[in-house]
Amino acid sequence: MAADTRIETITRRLVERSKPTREAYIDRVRRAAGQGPHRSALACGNLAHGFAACGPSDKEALAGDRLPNLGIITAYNDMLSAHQPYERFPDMIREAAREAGGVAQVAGGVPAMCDGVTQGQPGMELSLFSRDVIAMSAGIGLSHNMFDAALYLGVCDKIVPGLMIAAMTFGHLPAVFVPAGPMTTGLPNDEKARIRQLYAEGKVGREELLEAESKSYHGPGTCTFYGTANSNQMLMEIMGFHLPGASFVNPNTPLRDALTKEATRRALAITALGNEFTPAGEMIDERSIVNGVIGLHATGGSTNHTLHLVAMARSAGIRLTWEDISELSDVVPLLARVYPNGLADVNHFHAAGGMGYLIGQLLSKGLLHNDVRTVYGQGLQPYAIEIGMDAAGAIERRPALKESAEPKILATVDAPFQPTGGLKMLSGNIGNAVIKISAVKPDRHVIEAPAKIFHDQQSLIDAFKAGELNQDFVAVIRFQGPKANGMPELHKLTPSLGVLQDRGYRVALVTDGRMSGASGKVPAAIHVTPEAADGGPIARIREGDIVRVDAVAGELSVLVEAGEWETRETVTVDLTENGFGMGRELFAAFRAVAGPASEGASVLY
Ligand SMILES: O=C(O)[C@H](O)[C@@H](O)[C@H](O)[C@H](O)COP(=O)(O)O
Ligand code: SF4
Repeated sequence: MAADTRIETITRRLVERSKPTREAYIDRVRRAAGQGPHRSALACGNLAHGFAACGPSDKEALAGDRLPNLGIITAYNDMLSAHQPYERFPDMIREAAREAGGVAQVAGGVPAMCDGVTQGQPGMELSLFSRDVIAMSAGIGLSHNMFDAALYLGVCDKIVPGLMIAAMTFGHLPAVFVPAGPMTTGLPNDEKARIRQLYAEGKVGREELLEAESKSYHGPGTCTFYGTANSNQMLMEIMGFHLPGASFVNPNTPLRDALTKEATRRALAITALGNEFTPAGEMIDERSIVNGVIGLHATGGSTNHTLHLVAMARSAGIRLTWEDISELSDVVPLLARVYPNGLADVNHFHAAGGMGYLIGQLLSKGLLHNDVRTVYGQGLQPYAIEIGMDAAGAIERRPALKESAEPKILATVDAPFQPTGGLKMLSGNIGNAVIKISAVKPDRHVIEAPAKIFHDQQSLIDAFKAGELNQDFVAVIRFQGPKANGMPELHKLTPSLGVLQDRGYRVALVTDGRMSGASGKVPAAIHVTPEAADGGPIARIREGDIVRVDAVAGELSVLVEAGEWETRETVTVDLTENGFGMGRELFAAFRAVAGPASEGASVLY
């Protein structure tokens, strides 16, 4: 079935807009791929260094250019529960490669920050920039040019976007993303959030809070809320970088290990040495990117992808905009209720039918492009499956359920939870911003209230604790953009703003910073562009101005007479404080050149 005409129109517009950069990109990819197996381009000395530490059989294989060699880019570390399982993946991959007649080498590691560990801490000011550092670091590994395909091991927030930017930069190589899977279900996310609000009100102590947090985040695997990390898994599957059904299988299970070995074999099968050559830069095109945006809307995915998907697309010469994302939101229904957009977690989502059910539902109404290339072959229909293992322990893919196994978690396209998606663009005299409404109750979709100005999130939390915020207000947290301090997530605001909202006050947030993908119930106009540090109008707002956040009309405005507004002074602040400490001194160049949020807040483009 062809895609819905509204989706086709947006895709065609994206193709037209991208033509100059996309054609130049494809030309580069084809030239690089045309140079044949890459080891043959190396001198003997280069090659000898490249396999010096290998065993005899791998050495023999790598000395020629007949047998495919996989470059593993791994984001393993013990800091992210989601990445800790990767410790054992390289050995598993090397063995599976040898069994399949190929070779695999760790081409390099990349850094990975856990946004949960740095949330509310100085380290969070390095978080967004770490995405581009990850892309650069992966490029360093792949630049050894010993490889016929790449396997990318990464899950969390900035890591998958950084790895995808690398995969597009090395678009002449096939790329398979290898997930590790979610941790098993612990304390429900809404119960964790309730204890946090009690702590914010001083009703429970640190001991009770730590006990709740530890029961929620309790083992290896990705945190189970639907934040940026799990939005990444959804994107990698719906864009065809994962094998069908791979996203949400728990780590350290027979099925997870079987999927990792299958990904290894699949990567070996799609190199230029075989008959299914699938260079990543041609596999991903405008239709794949639009499918990713559709998946984001249908699942209530992370607001961070209004930055990352724009940067990821740009790395393939595709010029995605917030207007595209916002217009697709009007076409795509919300089909999943996973925390913070509901009470379920990703394990419940997977058990209810997961990605296969979601893709099948969307395809059935032409709400996805089916005519796409994936690491699994041609078309997205093969992803409408339910995954398991047969009696012999082999992976088994059965047709996806036609009905949701849990209608409170997964709806049908004929009876969605909301007729439109979760991410909208706002515009007005404060600038452009994005808002996620899938987790906001309808009576909060329009907030008009006096501004209360803060220049960091702790000041708001302190004002809350001092009882100064018991009123309707719009919190304006500014100088939080990429050029100011690296555009941190301000997720620590959620408990205080959540308590005030629960007390019945009409509150909203406006910031040039970010929120976590796990944020949700308080209306927040985020990623305001231009940012305050760039002289954006957000720096003209004064205490008490009436600010309107209107997710229905797509408006973000301050209700000040136009003449006065235009002549207002722009506030400036001394930002030297965030120039040092916890490594921030290493990123001055990034703050100086970072692009606007609407173009991905990247230092690369
Ligand atoms: O965008 C995201 O999904 C968040 O960055 C997430 O990865 C982060 O870890 C949250 O901070 C975790 O939530 P808590 O801070 O509520 O534990
Ligand atoms: S989901 Fe967030 S908190 Fe959990 S491991 Fe990943 S980065 Fe850390």
